[in-house]
Amino acid sequence: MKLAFRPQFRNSFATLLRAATTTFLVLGLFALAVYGFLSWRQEKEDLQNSLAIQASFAAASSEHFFASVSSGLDLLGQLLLERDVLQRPQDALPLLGAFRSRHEEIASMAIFSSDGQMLANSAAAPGSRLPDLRRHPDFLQTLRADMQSPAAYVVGRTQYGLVVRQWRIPLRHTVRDARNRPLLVLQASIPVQQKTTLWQAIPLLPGTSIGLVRDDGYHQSRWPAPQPERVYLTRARGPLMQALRARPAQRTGFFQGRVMADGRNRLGAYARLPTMGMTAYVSVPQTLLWMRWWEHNAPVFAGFVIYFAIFLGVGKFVVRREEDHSRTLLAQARHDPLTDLPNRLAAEEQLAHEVARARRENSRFAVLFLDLDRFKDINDSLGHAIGDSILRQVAARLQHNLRDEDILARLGGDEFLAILPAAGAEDATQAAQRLLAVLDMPFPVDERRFQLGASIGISLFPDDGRSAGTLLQHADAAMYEAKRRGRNNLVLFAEALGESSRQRLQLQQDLRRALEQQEFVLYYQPLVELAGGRVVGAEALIRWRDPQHGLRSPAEFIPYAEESGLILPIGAWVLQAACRQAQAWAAQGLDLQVAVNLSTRQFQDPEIVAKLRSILANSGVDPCRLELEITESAAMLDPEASIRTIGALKGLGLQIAIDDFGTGYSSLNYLKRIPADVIKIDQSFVRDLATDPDDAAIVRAIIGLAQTLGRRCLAEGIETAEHFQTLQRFGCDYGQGYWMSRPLPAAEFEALVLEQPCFLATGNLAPVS
Ligand SMILES: Nc1nc2c(ncn2[C@@H]2O[C@H](COP(=O)(O)O[C@H]3[C@@H](O)[C@H](n4cnc5c(=O)[nH]c(N)nc54)O[C@@H]3COP(=O)(O)O)[C@@H](O)[C@H]2O)c(=O)[nH]1
Repeated sequence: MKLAFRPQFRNSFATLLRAATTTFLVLGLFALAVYGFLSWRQEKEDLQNSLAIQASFAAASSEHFFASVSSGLDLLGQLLLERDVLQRPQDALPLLGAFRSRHEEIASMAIFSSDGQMLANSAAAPGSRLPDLRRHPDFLQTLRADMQSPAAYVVGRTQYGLVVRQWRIPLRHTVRDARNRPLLVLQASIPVQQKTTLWQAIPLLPGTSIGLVRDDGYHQSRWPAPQPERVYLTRARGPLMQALRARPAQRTGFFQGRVMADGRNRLGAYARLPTMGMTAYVSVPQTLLWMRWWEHNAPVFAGFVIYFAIFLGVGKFVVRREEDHSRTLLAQARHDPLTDLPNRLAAEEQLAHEVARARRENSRFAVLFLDLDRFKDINDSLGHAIGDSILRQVAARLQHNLRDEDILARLGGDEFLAILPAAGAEDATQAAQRLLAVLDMPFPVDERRFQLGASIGISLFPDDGRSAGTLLQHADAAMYEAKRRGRNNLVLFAEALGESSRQRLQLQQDLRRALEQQEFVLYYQPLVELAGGRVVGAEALIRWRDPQHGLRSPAEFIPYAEESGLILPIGAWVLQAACRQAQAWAAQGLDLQVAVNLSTRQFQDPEIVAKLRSILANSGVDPCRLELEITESAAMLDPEASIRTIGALKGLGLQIAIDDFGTGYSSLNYLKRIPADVIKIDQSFVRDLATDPDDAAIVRAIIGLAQTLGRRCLAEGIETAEHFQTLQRFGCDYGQGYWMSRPLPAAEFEALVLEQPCFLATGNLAPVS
């Protein structure tokens, strides 16, 4: 048989560990993110600093470069004038060539007349025609502007040189006459397409772009410049220009953004050359920043990942081991090692699971509560080894005769539970009959064979209950009914117990209402001193004034009150009412003791001593006027605990009587130690006192025992004068019974006591009052 056992598994340690790991992971990731952010900022700062240094260096080296190229132009101009190059331009060429040879960064040297005509160019082939740049208004405009400048030299806009046939910076020097009028212009053309021209000594990072930009937005130089037309003929409008315009007074600074020249996101720094109206800048692609950041931090991240992987691995390992361990413990806690079946705990869980499933699927199922007949006798008399062997065989037979989907469990002792999914009354009855048949067959153990049989109670979902607890309870109740009907029986809860259970539930509801509506009342039955025939006290006996059924006897409802737990509030009410009454009689001068029955549950209530202390205090009664009757069977349930509780109750000043004495199984050893004051002989021994010598002997023995132990003795159920006389003769101290009086309402009892009757059996065997 397959067992569909699926316990709800929750391991708090594993959950805690998982939560700790997750927290650690989250905190770790957070710390890593913070570290990443800070290290990124630091990396950017470092890179910007290095770019700033490079930009300042580029600015200084540019200034130095132009100054060095321009030095000597003044002298060259004077020499050219002396040679009258305006008239004989070809005489200029040797001087221009000599000057150029001293400056290898200069591609050509040219001379222009003050109206813009090119007179000579060192780069032009001898005899070739020189271009007439006067037709280029752009050229003329800049040339004229340069001639107006008072500076020793002017760096013009970078243009394409028609003679040198490359992009070049024109560095111009104007030669003037004595009245400062321009005579001619010397122009050195400096090519810009090589890094070495301006930035030779600057070590650059990969992807760097370095340049000089004029204040008017045109590039003077840029390296690299893959599309020079785009670089030199259009004004720059990118992040550098925005930064320069935003902070015009700032000599150095940074910029960041998309650069038009190559369309990349760049990070850069700049440094102005204020005297030249230019700015040197250096920029690198932003990806370089990422790369450098990653290069510097990859070991940290790798270390973190490895560390975390190890941590997670260890955590997972510990959690799994813990879960395995818990699962084993859980399985053991739900397993019956003797039969290898699920135990009660597992059965209850499975039943709850089955209820949930049936509700969800709107289906039905049956619960079979099975109890072996005669197993206890065999187990107790022949030993546990035989009992164990029989239980194992029972489990095997039951399993063998159930379907795969059925669930079988051992609840404990000789009780088993079967859950039959999807089974109705008929299926369940057939299955139960089959099980009864196989359990009726003898069980062989060693050389012997044992005949047992079983009783099965069946409850059905949803007809007999919609919760696991109710179904189990009802199957159990049906099983008891089956047992009551005799061996090898099965009973369906609905058939046998439905009505009585409904009545029981109704009674419990009515009792609750009775308590709320104060429908209970106390009757008092006199307790009589047998030697003198005087009333010395009363036993308080509860009655229920039921509006529907009239006065109801406690025998009808006390067992149900016990069963439902209502006996605790009902018992408390009885104690309060009896104490109030005892105090009222004492106040009237009536010297009476009131005895109250304490139910088993009340006696076992851990709060009983405290509750009584409070009731006594509230009523103001002298504790010695209250006697508690505790049945012998209740006292003997846990004798050691009873000795302690009775001792504590006596400590409050109360009197204690052992009720129904003779009907339980008192150990004389315990009886000796229980500090009771009175022993009440059960009325079953008194009833046939006159006719049954055995009962008479028992009564005598109990009276003798009480006297030996120094206890007083009270006989209940005195219905005749013979009873009275015999008990008097036996030396019994007190008596109670219909012959003296039935239980009476308080007022009638009081009237009786005030009459001061003397219950002594006379010659005609009637009580005398
Ligand atoms: N826990 C509590 N139990 C209580 C309380 N009140 C009563 N009871 C118990 O209910 C049982 C039935 O009680 P009741 O019907 O009141 O019967 C008592 C007497 O009326 C009856 N008795 C007394 N004399 C005679 C007699 O001569 N013949 C005869 N056939 N019956 C007689 O005996 C009952 C008292 O018994 P006991 O308590 O053992 O002294 C009964 O068990 C009560 O204990 C309550 O408040 N709480």
